[in-house]
Parts: sequence; C-alpha cells; structure tokens
Amino acid sequence: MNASVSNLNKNMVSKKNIPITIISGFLGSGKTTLLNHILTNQQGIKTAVLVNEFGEIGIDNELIIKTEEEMIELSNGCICCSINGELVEAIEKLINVNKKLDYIIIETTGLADPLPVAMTLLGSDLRDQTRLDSIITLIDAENFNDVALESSIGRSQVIYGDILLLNKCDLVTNKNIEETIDKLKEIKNDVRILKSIKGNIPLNLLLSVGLFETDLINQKESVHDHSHEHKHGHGHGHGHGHGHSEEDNRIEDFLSVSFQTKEPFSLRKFQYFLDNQLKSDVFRAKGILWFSESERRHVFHLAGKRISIEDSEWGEERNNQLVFIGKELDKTKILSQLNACIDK
Ligand SMILES: Nc1nc2c(ncn2[C@@H]2O[C@H](COP(=O)(O)OP(=O)(O)OP(=O)(O)O)[C@@H](O)[C@H]2O)c(=O)[nH]1
Repeated sequence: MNASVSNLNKNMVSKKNIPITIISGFLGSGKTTLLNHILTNQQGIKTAVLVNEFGEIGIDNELIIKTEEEMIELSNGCICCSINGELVEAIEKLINVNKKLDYIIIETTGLADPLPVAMTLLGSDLRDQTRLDSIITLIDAENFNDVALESSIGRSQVIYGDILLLNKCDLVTNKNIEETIDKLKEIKNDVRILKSIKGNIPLNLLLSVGLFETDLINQKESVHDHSHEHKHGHGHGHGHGHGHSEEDNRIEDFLSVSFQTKEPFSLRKFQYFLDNQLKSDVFRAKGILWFSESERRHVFHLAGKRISIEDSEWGEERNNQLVFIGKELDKTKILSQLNACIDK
C-alpha cells in the first residue's frame, strides 16, 4: 500500500467510533482471499478479525494469513441468526481488552445474510463504540449463476451490499463480466460495483468509506422482512430466518459435511475420489490435505467446478481436514469415500 493510502486510512479511522466492515458473499466467492489482501496491506492500522464458518470444523483459521492482528473464530452456529449474541460479546471483549483497536472486520459464512449481522451491531450497546462502515459483498464472476441467485441469501447479499466486488475477473471474458453486471443491476439498480482479481483493490476504496447508512436501516429492514415473508414465511429471532437447522448443519437447502483424520491420504486414492466420486452437487469444498507421498501441506479448494490445490509448509501438526458444501449431499457416502482415501 502506498503512503497516501495509509495516511488516508489513518486519518479516517481516527474518528471516535471504531469502524466495522462486514465481508459478505456467496460460497467460495473470495472473502478469505480479500481478507488476506486487507491484512497484508493494512499497515499501521490495528485490525481485529472475526470469522464465522459454515461446517463443523473451521478451515478458515488455517487459510487466513498469520499476522499480529487478533483473529476470533465464531463457531457453533450461524452469525446471522443463532450466534449474534456471541458476536456482540466477542466485539465488546475486543474493544475492552485492546484500547488501541482501529478497525474491525467481520467475515461471514457464504450462507449468511449480512443484514441481520448489521442489525445485531446497530441494535446493541456497540452502537456507541462502533460505526458500521460498509457491507462489502463479493461476487464470484465465474460462478454467479442460478445457484446463488435462486437462494434468497445470495440475493440478500447483493441487495444489502454497499459495495459489490465482482471478483475472479481473470477467469471470465469481458462479455461475461458485462452480463453479470447487468444481472446485478437487475437486482439492485444503483449499485457501486468494483471489479477485482483475488480481491486486489486499493484499500481506500474498501475501508473507511462510510457507505452504510444507518438511517436507511428501517427502510432496509422492512424490505427484508417483506421478501422473507414471501419466500419462507417463517422468520425467527429478528425476523431473519433462513431455513437453518444446526442439528444437521443445514442452511436453506445447503448441507455441510466435515471430515478430519490424523492419518495421511494416498495421493492416488484422493485423485480417484476427485476424478470419479466427487459429485457435481458439491458446490464448495475446502481443506488442508496431507499425502503420504508429500512433505508439503496442500490447500484444496473447489468453487463451482474449479478445483485448485496449492502447497505450503506444515506447522507443527499434520492432519487432513475437509469440508464439503452442497445441496442433497450423501453424507455417509462422502465420509466412506474419504475414509477409503486414507493410506493404509
Ligand atoms: N482465479 C482466481 N481465483 C480466486 C480469486 N479469488 C479467490 N480465488 C480462489 O477461489 C477459491 C475460494 O476463495 P476463498 O477466498 O476461500 O473464498 P471464500 O468466499 O472465503 O469461501 P467460503 O468462506 O468457503 O465461502 C480459492 O481457491 C481462491 O484462491 C480470483 O480473483 N481469481
């Protein structure tokens, strides 16, 4: 980050209340990638990060770059309905313990509606100490299709995003980009859209932009309730239910399946799993992989149809951790197929 951007940010966060940015966006759209971009470039600004994930095991704490910044994982529930109390408590604690805190970033799950998160912040005592700066919604330019659009959460993320970051522009043509922008404008007419590759955007366009308008919240709230009544007719809590069942890790029609083992996989067997057994109904997967043939730690991502495996160094402990998210997943079958990948 250049000096002027850094100064600009510093000046803008010197206001009394600590700014909060909510990073939203559908499964695999690039939220963690953007967060890493921010943490790498946000020099001199003391930032705390809160991360919420869908799935029994949290992979993101393994994927977010290690910095001196405080990172809190909000687990055991969905940030937009069941654990909003935990969110408020965590932020209060952060502010009380760290008097020098400049900025707070919340990364929601890909299946969270950002509005109830905003409402939670504004409806609590945090109102006096914090300021909701903006909701940034990542859009996956390659995978912004019917799956995201059919889900009311995907639409809410677009509607309530103060900035839409059209990400993964390297994977599509200019024509595709224009088509996606048209679709987004159909959902939200006067929207601010930025294009990016790997979330790489100057930070002064994203942070301390003061785009969230608290005065509009009542208006937004009534629009939101209205749409939910029509789609589900079953709001809960603040009236923001989204078909969520924690017992079986299901949100709307999406189910998550988590797997972990302290034994290494056979590379050949895992390759067979990817080529022949992994079903197209898996919309998103991510994990840390350990193969007996390799000394490296492999980070695995599947977003839409695209698979990537990158390698890095192991820390102290080696293991395999994977999360699969999709509609109509056969949990028993996936777990048994993954068990069969273990090198025995
Ligand atoms: N080619 C390309 N890949 C990207 C870009 N942004 C992110 N990715 C890749 O997309 C995959 C998903 O990115 P994440 O940042 O983990 O997405 P996320 O939104 O945090 O995912 P969830 O929290 O699981 O919903 C990873 O393999 C990233 O490296 C981009 O602009 N271009």
